[in-house]
Amino acid sequence: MRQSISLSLCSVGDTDLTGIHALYEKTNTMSPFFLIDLALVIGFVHCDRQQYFEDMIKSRTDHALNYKFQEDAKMYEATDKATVTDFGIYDFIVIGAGASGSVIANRISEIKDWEILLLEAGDDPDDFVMIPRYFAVNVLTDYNWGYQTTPQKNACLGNINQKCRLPTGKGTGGTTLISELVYSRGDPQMYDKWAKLVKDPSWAFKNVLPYLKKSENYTGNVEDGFIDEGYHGFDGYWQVSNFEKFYPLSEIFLAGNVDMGVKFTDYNGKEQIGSAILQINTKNGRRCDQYSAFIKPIMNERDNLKISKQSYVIKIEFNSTRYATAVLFTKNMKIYRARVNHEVILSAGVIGSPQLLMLSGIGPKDHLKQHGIEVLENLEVGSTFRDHLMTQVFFSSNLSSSVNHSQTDQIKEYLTGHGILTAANPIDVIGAYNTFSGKESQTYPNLQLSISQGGISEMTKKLLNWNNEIFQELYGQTVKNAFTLVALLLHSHSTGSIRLKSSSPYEYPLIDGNYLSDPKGLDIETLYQGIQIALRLIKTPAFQSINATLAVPHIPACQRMKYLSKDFWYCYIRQAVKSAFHPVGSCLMGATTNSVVNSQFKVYGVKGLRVCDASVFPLAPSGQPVAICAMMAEKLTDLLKQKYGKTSRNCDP
Ligand SMILES: Cc1cc2nc3c(=O)[nH]c(=O)nc-3n(C[C@H](O)[C@H](O)[C@H](O)COP(=O)(O)OP(=O)(O)OC[C@H]3O[C@@H](n4cnc5c(N)ncnc54)[C@H](O)[C@@H]3O)c2cc1C
Repeated sequence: MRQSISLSLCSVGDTDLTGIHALYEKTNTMSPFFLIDLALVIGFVHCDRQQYFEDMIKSRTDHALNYKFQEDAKMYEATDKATVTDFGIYDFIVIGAGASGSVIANRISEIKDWEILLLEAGDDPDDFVMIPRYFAVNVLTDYNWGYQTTPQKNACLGNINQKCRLPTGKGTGGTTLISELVYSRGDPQMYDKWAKLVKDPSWAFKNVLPYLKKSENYTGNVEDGFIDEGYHGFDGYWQVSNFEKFYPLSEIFLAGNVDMGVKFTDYNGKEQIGSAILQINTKNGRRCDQYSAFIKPIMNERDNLKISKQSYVIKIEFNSTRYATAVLFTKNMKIYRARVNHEVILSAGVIGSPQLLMLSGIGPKDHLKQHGIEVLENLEVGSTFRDHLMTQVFFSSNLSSSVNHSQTDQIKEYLTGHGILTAANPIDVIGAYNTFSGKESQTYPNLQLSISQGGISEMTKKLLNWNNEIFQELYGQTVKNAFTLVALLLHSHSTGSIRLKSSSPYEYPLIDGNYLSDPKGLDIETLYQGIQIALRLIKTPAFQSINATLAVPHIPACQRMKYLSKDFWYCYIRQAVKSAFHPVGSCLMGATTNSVVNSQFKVYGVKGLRVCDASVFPLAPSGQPVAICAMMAEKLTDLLKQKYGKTSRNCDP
């Protein structure tokens, strides 16, 4: 017994009182040995935490380099397809415990007389996932579904088979388990545009601001002047903070922007355009993902919330009046049916949600018929996929890396909640710019620029799917004190699609980003403008003080073009561009013929089914998606509480 307890606690090496509580629950007894064991275990864990983390980091990074991405969902396939076991009846069933679903499950389970079922295909995060700095290693694990796009014609040309990776999180917390933790909501005008697109003023900025604030618990020092106080929340579940330390490169980035006449701003405040200190979702130096923020604190406290993990949903069922009545899912190789009283809420993400709708008979009718799926409702599901794209440009400098010190020291600091491991990117600054040449508003950014230290590793090559040739050309060179400027296209105009590969729920769908394909070429031009801003930035006195120098060679794929000409950069972008991993819009919210849900998240043509996740965004946002997902979840749950006559902390003005 003693050995098994020690081992189980060792597995929560970053232990806290929840771990101790779990241990007691596990033993379920206050035996004479319990306290002795507990003392031994606490001592053991305390002494060995350093070693535990060192071993874990080594084994995970080794594993990541040899990791083989999953290519389908056959691991979930039931062995006996004829038998369906009843899983009970619930008031609401939430599908997917990601950035949106976790918040929804938390908020609706506040109503004690509602029974809630939350279904999630993955597992809870472990200690390694909690280390912000290793987010890229997490991508190379089974916390990622492993999706990639179909071969692209205009982008990702330097990738193996011209396929872009599209990492998507699997587990309680969803993609926030592998994200970079940037907290960014998008600017006020974006929401006003959203309200116009969906013909519903409740989406205007002044009306969604209370929901953005409701989730947030900003814990940075307000006195620092980094934020516009009135735009932030201070008592939500979800921690927002700033990285604790400025590295010289951060200072240079901010100073360079000042040199260019770009002012300092709070990009989650009144004005987004400007340079800023990043706001990140960490708590005591640990990842503050949607599981840690919204599920863990309530998990053992709400009897009315049942969370079923490793539960892969394969279909939503409807009765003859087109009402969603049940959800079919597999768990431990068996098929279950969970029935629903009120509503099913689909939050399986930009790829999972359209796939499930189509498998359930809701989608483009010809496409469904082609796969022999009975059509329940003909809707443009999966037809309006959008994404953010990014291009990296490398520079050398004479600023020696002050970020790297020994891993042992990094872990020591991490265990006290400090140091480089507590941020995904410790060069914690960002800029938002407007490169529109026309008369569009100057307060509406179309581009972000971020900076990071160092070059590219074998791990990044694997993560991004680069082919050997481009990897060797671009990154095989030795660059002195390398740093990277990354241009991120916000409002992409290219529209891609998600289509079923077959009628089997165990096949991954076909994802065609159709990147850089917009007929007017606005997307590639914006990325080109982003590179021009980066090149201007390194000419500023701030960057010249570290002798910043472009380190992009004349790559063979672009040899025909004059080096550094506009044609060269266009060619470079098509080779080296990648998804910024912010896909949205595959189940569009709106009131047009290609809309899938209305402004209250209801799927057109059926009853008792809503979709609430990044798939419903009616536009590619001017911020990162998670904060927007949390806001939508807060808005939806208020709406449900009102509809069903429950009291809520109504945020409507
Ligand atoms: C590497 C990376 C870095 C990122 N960095 C940032 C960042 O810094 N800031 C930011 O705001 N955004 C970031 N993002 C994007 C962001 O994480 C996603 O946009 C966001 O999580 C989407 O939320 P969602 O609710 O739509 O879906 P998700 O968070 O993806 O959740 C969907 C959930 O549904 C589950 N699911 C899917 N299908 C099924 C099924 N059939 N049955 C049961 N469960 C299912 C999934 O396992 C998952 O848990 C990043 C993404 C990546 C990949």
